[in-house]
Amino acid sequence: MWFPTRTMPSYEDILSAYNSIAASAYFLRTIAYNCIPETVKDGFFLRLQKISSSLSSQLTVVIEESHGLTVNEIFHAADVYLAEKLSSSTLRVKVNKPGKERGFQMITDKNQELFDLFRGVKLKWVLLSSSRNHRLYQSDTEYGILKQEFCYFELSFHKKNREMVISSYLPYILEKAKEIKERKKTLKLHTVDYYGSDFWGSVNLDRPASFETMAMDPMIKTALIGDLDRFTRSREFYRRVGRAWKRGYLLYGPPGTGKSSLVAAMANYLKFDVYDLDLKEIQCNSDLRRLLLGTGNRSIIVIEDIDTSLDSAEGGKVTLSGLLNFVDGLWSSCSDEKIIVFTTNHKDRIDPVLLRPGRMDMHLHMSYCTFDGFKTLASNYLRIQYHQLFDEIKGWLDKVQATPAEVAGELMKCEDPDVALPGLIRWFRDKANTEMQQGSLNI
Ligand SMILES: Nc1ncnc2c1ncn2[C@@H]1O[C@H](COP(=O)(O)OP(=O)(O)OP(=O)(O)O)[C@@H](O)[C@H]1O
Repeated sequence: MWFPTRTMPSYEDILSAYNSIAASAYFLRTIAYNCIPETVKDGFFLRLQKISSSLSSQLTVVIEESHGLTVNEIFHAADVYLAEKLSSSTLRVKVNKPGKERGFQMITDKNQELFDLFRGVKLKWVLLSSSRNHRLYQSDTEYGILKQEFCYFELSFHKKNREMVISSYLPYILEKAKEIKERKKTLKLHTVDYYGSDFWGSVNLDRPASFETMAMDPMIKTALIGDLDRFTRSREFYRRVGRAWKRGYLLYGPPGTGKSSLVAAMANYLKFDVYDLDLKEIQCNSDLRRLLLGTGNRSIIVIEDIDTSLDSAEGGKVTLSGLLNFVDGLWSSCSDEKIIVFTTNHKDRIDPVLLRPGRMDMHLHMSYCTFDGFKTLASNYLRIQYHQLFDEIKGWLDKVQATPAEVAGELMKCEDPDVALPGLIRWFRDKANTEMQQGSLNI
């Protein structure tokens, strides 16, 4: 189409026309605000808003930080979700370093527009804040004003997508935020400060073991991972059959075979916190109850050396029946997604009550180092899958009982396989000699 140059408005003309319309609208609005009597003002502006929103194709959803005293879950989920959406084109971001966390957190700053695309629909997010004044009464007539800031998100999109946003996009954000939090979660190890607060305190579980680094029977490892997967997926099942959503594992084997490491690997896999309970330090069953009730959901409670830490005589100390009654009873009914692990070096010394079918869901034997276990350790510590000395080491492992902790200790002495592996063979030879002298080994 052709326009005569004289009739086509220039960019500057359009801009100046827009500016004068906007200025006039603002001017008229201000005059209206000042001239309209208070009694009709609210109704007038409400109507004005209705007219302007009926002309607009956009819908804006306001998501406040909290609703009364309750936290607004979708606000916090959006905060987490949008932090992942910050792109290189975002002009302002906020950086946080929570005391106990390792890394920095990048979060959305106020007044920044962020765009998201969901099922082909464009959605615009802006974080805003506002303040409210609260009257703080000192007496009937005197009061002070407390100014309180609160944040909210404005989510804007085309009106026709309203249903989709409410029924699909917001639930998607809740789900995604949960996933992100799980991924970023720093695992915590909780222990009781028995000589101070007498309650749980926590430290970060830095570099916890993982199933990949565990030197253990591959079949046991696979069975355990499968069991954990089934457990975490079974919320509905436990609800339907009316059973507490908890699982119990008994880990047994000689010292240094990786029982504690396995607990850390389970926690790492599930992203559960660990609560380490030392029954020897607990004075009575009611203390035990208080501590168990203080553990969070999605956690693993470990009670190590169960054979030595329980007072079988009912002398006021923690008793096995006290422990089991509580674990199976009240505690079960008021907590969700908990794992309880008992460890022992001597399964034969455990009270048979604990071994009764249905009590501990899985009994896992942690054995001396096998050749498969050795290969895992060699891969972890020396980054090798094969070496010419492997066959000789296999022969020693068949003859001498060595724990994974002992083998790992030797491999850690040098990063060079040509030094570390002969060192391990010397260690086997020494151990075999000592055991032969003591009469416990016949070669
Ligand atoms: N099966 C294993 N796989 C990998 N590393 C292991 C294994 N067992 C032991 N280790 C190494 O040895 C160290 C000590 O092992 P760990 O404390 O887990 O053994 P434990 O069986 O719990 O011993 P204890 O019965 O004395 O508490 C671990 O930090 C880990 O480095």
